[in-house]
Amino acid sequence: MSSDPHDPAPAAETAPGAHPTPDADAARLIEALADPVELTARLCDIPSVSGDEARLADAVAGVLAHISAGPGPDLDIHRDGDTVVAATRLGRGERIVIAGHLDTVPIEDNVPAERRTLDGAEVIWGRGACDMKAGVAMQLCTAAALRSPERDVTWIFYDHEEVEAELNGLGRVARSHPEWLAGDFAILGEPSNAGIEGGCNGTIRIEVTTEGVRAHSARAFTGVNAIHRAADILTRLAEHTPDTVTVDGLEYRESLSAVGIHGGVAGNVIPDACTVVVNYRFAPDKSAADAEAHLAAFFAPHPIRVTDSAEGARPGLDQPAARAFIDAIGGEPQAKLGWTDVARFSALGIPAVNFGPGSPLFAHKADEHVPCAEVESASADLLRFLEPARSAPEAPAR
Ligand SMILES: N[C@@H](CCC[C@H](NC(=O)CCC(=O)O)C(=O)O)C(=O)O
Repeated sequence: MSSDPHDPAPAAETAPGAHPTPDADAARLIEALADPVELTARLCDIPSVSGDEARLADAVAGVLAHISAGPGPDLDIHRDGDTVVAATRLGRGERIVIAGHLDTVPIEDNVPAERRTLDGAEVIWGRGACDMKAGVAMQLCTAAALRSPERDVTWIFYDHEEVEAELNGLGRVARSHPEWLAGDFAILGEPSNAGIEGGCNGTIRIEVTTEGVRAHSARAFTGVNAIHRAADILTRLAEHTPDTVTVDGLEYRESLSAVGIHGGVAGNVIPDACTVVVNYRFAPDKSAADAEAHLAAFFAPHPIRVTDSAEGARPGLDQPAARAFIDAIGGEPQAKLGWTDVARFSALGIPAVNFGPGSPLFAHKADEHVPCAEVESASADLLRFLEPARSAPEAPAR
């Protein structure tokens, strides 16, 4: 295999209908290591909905082995499930951890990726484009371009970020190999318009349940309809205006939404139970326990049951490591409204920020896309931060 990202091995041919081998996937990615935009599209073309990341993790592990064998620093590469970690061992005084998740929310007829022009700007359109295959492309292209970084770097690519907190690959690694996450500062390549988003909102998912009495629907007056009772829950949600909370100078907009509802026994039975699934995104001035107490009061007297929760993170932008990154990248930091693993690093005592191409406003949407210019600028900025003496490889003409 060639050791130069600019002179990669040719991608292997795959028979129509057959699954490409890990080597063929890796070779297609290696071909694009000097072009983060093309690499974003190729990463999107390897589907990786949460729980199904193995094929992409295999390919990324192959790419990292290729990079390690090249002209840049050697990488210590480790794997735990579908999380791949690659670390330089240059003996520098500081270590930067740069992490991105491999999984996406479910596909909505938006894979394979397409190049489109939107309002005059070139974009990569497809599931995962902004959340966060463009961030993963930024990581891999920067890893390939590094020669002698000023700080040691740990690259992390992990599984199961978009689902219940207990499945999160980074959480698993924090339990099984905490030493892999060690560092002085962490950057999460989540979409942030190629600028910095500080901290993150917390998230809690609950079930709010109403009860009734089953009956024949031809004699509904003999029962109590639990679905009708749920109207009270839905009305409270529809009429609620969520708060915007300023934390350490950044504005965290909260959300309180029904994200599911189930109930019903049969087409001729009055239902005796109805469950509304509610997701509350709470500002990082609150703990998950505060959020639960808030919801219990909001929905009383209906009982609530917590099914999943993850604490938010305060921005922590006054920490020296974060300050140095903000100075290098420029721009005015914003608040991260989604939940990200910045919270996990903050809980581990490692200051962390979100920095990646793409607008979070398109994350999880059917029209998910990422502007090509942001993929290029974020990759160039990250390389400049890690190795000021180097500039990004010139983007190929498109
Ligand atoms: N355990 C959490 C995980 C949800 C993570 C997800 N994160 C993002 O979408 C980050 C992108 C962004 O907002 O910029 C989320 O916030 O839903 C859960 O299940 O809720």
